[in-house]
Amino acid sequence: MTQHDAQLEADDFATEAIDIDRLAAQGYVIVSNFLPRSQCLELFQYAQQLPQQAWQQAGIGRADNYTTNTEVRQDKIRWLSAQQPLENAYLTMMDQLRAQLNRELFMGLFDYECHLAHYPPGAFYRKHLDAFKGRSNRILTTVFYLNPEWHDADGGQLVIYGDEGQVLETVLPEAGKLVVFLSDVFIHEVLKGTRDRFSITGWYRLNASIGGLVDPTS
Ligand SMILES: O=C(O)CCC(=O)C(=O)O
Ligand SMILES: [Fe+2]
Repeated sequence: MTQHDAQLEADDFATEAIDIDRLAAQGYVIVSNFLPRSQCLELFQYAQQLPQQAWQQAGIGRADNYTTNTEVRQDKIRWLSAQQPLENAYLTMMDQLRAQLNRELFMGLFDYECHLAHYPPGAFYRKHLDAFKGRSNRILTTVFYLNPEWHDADGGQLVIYGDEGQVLETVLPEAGKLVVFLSDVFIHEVLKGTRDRFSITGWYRLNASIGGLVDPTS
């Protein structure tokens, strides 16, 4: 075993469980080491090597209101699918978290959708809510970061605001970190960054399928 492998193994033990009580009390929670280092690295390398055509320009709004407005967001996304083994591993794990949230918080979360996001240097995502009260089936947002190294000077922080516009959290997008928050409560934004920034953003949803039509996703 090389020293590098030993380091990876050692780091692999340092994962943290999500603090469900804190999530219930404050509406959001940040976990520093949600996944083992080796798994983060695998996802990071996978995202980095995806060809251009594997990504699409991210849009805003849903269904009829769907537009790609690069004044608002400039990231590129790729929806995860169960067909791809690495993507499926992430989906499976987030489904286990869904079951835990339902068990412990009685949230009645029905499913989970998520996409990889790539913010090239200079990209941002202006202040927004991920869901509007009573109008969306997105209940909980999860953001998981993949870059192994990230510093303040790199920008690209996630800023989460309180109901009076005050800054609640400024989050460095570092590998292993998971942020979970109520989708229709917390206004947030991604500041302009100077480096390629990779993450997986997802939403736990209630069942909003009507007449056999599955709710379209943005
Ligand atoms: O990447 C982040 O830090 C947040 C992304 C986000 O707000 C979104 O995709 O809705
Ligand atoms: Fe968002």
